[in-house]
Amino acid sequence: MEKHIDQLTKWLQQQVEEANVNGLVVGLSGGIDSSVVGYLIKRAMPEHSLGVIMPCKSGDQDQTDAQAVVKGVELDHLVVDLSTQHDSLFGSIQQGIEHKKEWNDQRAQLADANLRARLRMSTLYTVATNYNYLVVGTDNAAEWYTGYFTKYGDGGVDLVPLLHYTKSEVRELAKELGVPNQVIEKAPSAGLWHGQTDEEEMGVSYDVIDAYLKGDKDLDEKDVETIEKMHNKTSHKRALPKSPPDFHYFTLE
Ligand SMILES: Nc1ncnc2c1ncn2[C@@H]1O[C@H](COP(=O)(O)OP(=O)(O)OC[C@H]2O[C@@H]([n+]3cccc(C(=O)O)c3)[C@H](O)[C@@H]2O)[C@@H](O)[C@H]1O
Ligand SMILES: Nc1ncnc2c1ncn2[C@@H]1O[C@H](COP(=O)(O)OP(=O)(O)OP(=O)(O)O)[C@@H](O)[C@H]1O
Ligand SMILES: [Mg+2]
Repeated sequence: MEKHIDQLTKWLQQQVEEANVNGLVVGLSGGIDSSVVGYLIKRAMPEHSLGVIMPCKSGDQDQTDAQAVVKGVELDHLVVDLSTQHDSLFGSIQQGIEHKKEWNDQRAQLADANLRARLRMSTLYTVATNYNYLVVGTDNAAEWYTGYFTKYGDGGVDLVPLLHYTKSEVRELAKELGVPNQVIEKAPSAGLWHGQTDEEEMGVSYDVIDAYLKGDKDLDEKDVETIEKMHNKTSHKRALPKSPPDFHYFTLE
């Protein structure tokens, strides 16, 4: 893993140079993916790297873990609490829709969760503009393939260094980098609602997704179906927005 850490560090430095910016910023959740990215950006840009901790009605443990990361790697950091802003914005949106009697209770939890991810994205870009930094994403190969991220939320970033690493490889990177054990050992969670875990929501474990990505042919048929269904349903998240053909020259039948 030392080679991968070296290469990732060089690659991040190259991106900063090519983009002609001053440094790199990441949102730190206290989870393993963002912690690994935090350690990597500190290596790449020791004097110009920043972690932003953004609680949004989050559990205390997440902040404790994120603080352990910034302390462990001596990463410059900010804390921006989004709880009040989320309550206020979500409340106004809900009120507007309820007024039209079109509020969908069954979709509310997902809408609430995705707004948290998009408020974090807006915060990171505001910070990035201030410092002239790039926003570094944390998606790994399993999340990217299954589309397990919020479009233009945690998926709205400039760089995705962990794109080719499975969740178990991210764990190896974390150990090599010295990420605190409490972070490595906890269950992956988007933390978007109380008690949420990635594996429970997806209905398939990261070990199985990793095995699928590595080409394992002996997987349970149902798991393969779940993974492929998620992949197909989320192809739009991995592409640019669709545009029509140029109707100056084309006509639809
Ligand atoms: N075919 C299509 N072509 C173009 N656009 C399409 C589309 N189908 C939906 N869409 C659009 O995409 C939207 C749905 O996508 P999106 O808004 O992303 O929402 P969605 O995929 O429904 O939800 C995000 C999922 O990612 C999970 N997540 C989020 C954030 C962080 C993490 C984590 O691991 O930490 C996990 C979250 O728990 C949830 O399961 C629709 O509202 C629609 O606007
Ligand atoms: N409370 C938070 N503060 C700052 N950033 C956050 C917070 N919650 C989520 N994020 C951002 O959203 C990203 C997506 O979350 P995700 O849960 O996939 O990653 P993780 O928490 O780092 O790792 P894990 O998947 O193991 O929980 C995080 O990596 C982080 O950049
Ligand atoms: Mg998480």
